This record gives sequence, structure tokens and C-alpha cells, in this order.
Amino acid sequence: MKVRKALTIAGSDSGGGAGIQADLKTFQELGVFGMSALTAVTAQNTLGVHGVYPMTAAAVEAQIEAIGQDMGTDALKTGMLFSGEIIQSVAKKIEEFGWKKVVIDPVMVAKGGASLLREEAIRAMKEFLLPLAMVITPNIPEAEVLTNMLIQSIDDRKRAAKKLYELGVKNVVIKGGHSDNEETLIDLLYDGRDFLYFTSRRIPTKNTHGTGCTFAAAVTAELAKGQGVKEAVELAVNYVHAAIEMDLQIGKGHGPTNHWAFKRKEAAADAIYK
Ligand SMILES: Nc1ncnc2c1ncn2[C@@H]1O[C@H](COP(=O)(O)OP(=O)(O)O)[C@@H](O)[C@H]1O
Ligand SMILES: Cc1ncc(COP(=O)(O)O)c(N)n1
Repeated sequence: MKVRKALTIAGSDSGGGAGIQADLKTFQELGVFGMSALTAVTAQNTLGVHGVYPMTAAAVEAQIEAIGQDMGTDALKTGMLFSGEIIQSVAKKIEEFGWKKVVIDPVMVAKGGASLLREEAIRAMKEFLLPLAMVITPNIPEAEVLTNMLIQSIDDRKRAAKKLYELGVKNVVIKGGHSDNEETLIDLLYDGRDFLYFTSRRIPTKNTHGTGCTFAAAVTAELAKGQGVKEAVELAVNYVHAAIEMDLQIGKGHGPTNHWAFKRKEAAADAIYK
């Protein structure tokens, strides 16, 4: 059996709920061999970000180079990239190795409000990275920054998705966690032709730390396994939903999600239908 591989280029969350830790847990749970290139170390817990210690762009390049030269990858995702310089290095390496299954989670601020991306980096992201993306997965505030639009309605979101598509992204997912609907939420996928709506029940919880990272990592793992974008997004919606639903109650603030939950739910369903 051929083992599929996925690479995450992202920041470390010492609290284990978001960033590289969330990505690797998700890769593992979805049966994909996970690799990482660290862009920054954060001192972080469920109460917030207490420090950000970026890597040099050369160190980020060296990590990607080491992976590309030897192991290669079937898909990759980016998370916290911190600076325009790191973004340019990452884009250069993606092009150099010819990687196509590229998922960009344009991480900008942590749930507590701490900045994980410098202001100057937004231009670099649009210019160098977005044209290389197979999928981009902004939440509503990130989509607003990238498009210079105010997004309130679903129609606004559709317009924003079209704008992002025009920047060269092949598939745009604008996630609905930040919408003001208290009952349901919609993750919207646009592939340049059709809009697809993934509707789920909003779970009343404060434990949503790392949902965005987990979502993008699940999309990446599924693409690595050879799934299409639509199937990968659908699975990611279900994976994150299970992870939020069976939360772990860890820490005093916004706790992490449960990366085991999806497989446990699947195993329970298998036992019922056997
Ligand atoms: N309270 C919630 N209940 C159910 N699903 C949620 C909830 N909050 C977020 N999600 C889901 O988690 C994923 C990430 O959503 P979002 O909060 O928009 O992104 P981010 O974590 O990047 O801010 C999406 O699939 C969204 O539908
Ligand atoms: C290192 C790192 N990367 C990304 C996030 C975003 O996480 P969230 O899903 O809570 O917005 C984070 N808090 N820390």
C-alpha cells in the first residue's frame, strides 16, 4: 500500500489545539503521513497568545527544501506565515518543487485577537501565494481583508469568493463560523462555476480554538489521498463538526477541539450498521 503524505507550513501552538499541532493530529487521524515546516513558535494556551517568535525565512526554506529533496509530498497546507518575507520563500519553494495540491488557510488573527500575520504580508499573500492555491479557506474576517469588502450576507460572500477566484485561486471556501446566525452555519465553496453550500448546525460552545487549522488540514489530507476538492471539503466539514461536538474541556479559555472524535463517530456508526 502506498502511504500518502501531507505537509503543513505553519506556526506552532504550544497549547496543542491549533497550528502545526492541529494539522499533524488531523493528518494522522485521516490516515496520512504528516510532515511540517515551522514558520514561528507561539507561546499560546486557551487564554491567548503570550508570545510570537518567528523563524527566519531561510530556516523556513531549509525545512521545505529538506522535505522536497527527499520525501516529497502529495499535498500541502499553509497556516500562520507571519511575514511577507516568509510568504515569498514559501511561494518560491512551492513553485520550485511543482506542488499543485496547495491549500492556503490565510491565518491572520488568533481567536483571542492576537495578530499572527503582519500587515505588510497581506500584499505578498495576494501577489505570490494565492495564484498557487488549489484551495483557499478564509473565515469571514479574513475574506474581508483579502477582498476589501464588508461581508454580511451570503450574497456578499459569493461576491467575495468571485473576487478571490479572480486572484488565481482555483477553489474558494469561505467558512461560516463568524456569521451571526445562531442556529446554522454555512461553509461556501466556489470552484469558478458553481456555488456549493455545506450547512451544519451551530454547536453552542466556546471550545473552537483551532477549528480553521483543523478544517484546512482535513481538506489537505483528503486531497493527498486523491479525493476531489468537493469531497475533501465535505469530509472536512464533517471532521470539524465532530471535533467541536465532542469537545474535550481542556484549559480555562477557548479550548481545543477533539481530533479523535471523527474516527470514534465512524467506528460507532460501523458497529451499528454491521
Ligand atoms: N460553533 C460551531 N458549531 C459548528 N461548527 C462550527 C462552529 N464554529 C465553527 N464551526 C466550523 O468550523 C470551521 C471553521 O470555521 P470558522 O470559525 O469560520 O473559521 P476559523 O476557525 O478559521 O475562524 C467551519 O467548518 C465552521 O463551519
Ligand atoms: C500557531 C497558530 N496558528 C493558527 C492559529 C489560528 O487558530 P484559530 O483556528 O483558533 O483561529 C493559532 N491560534 N495559532
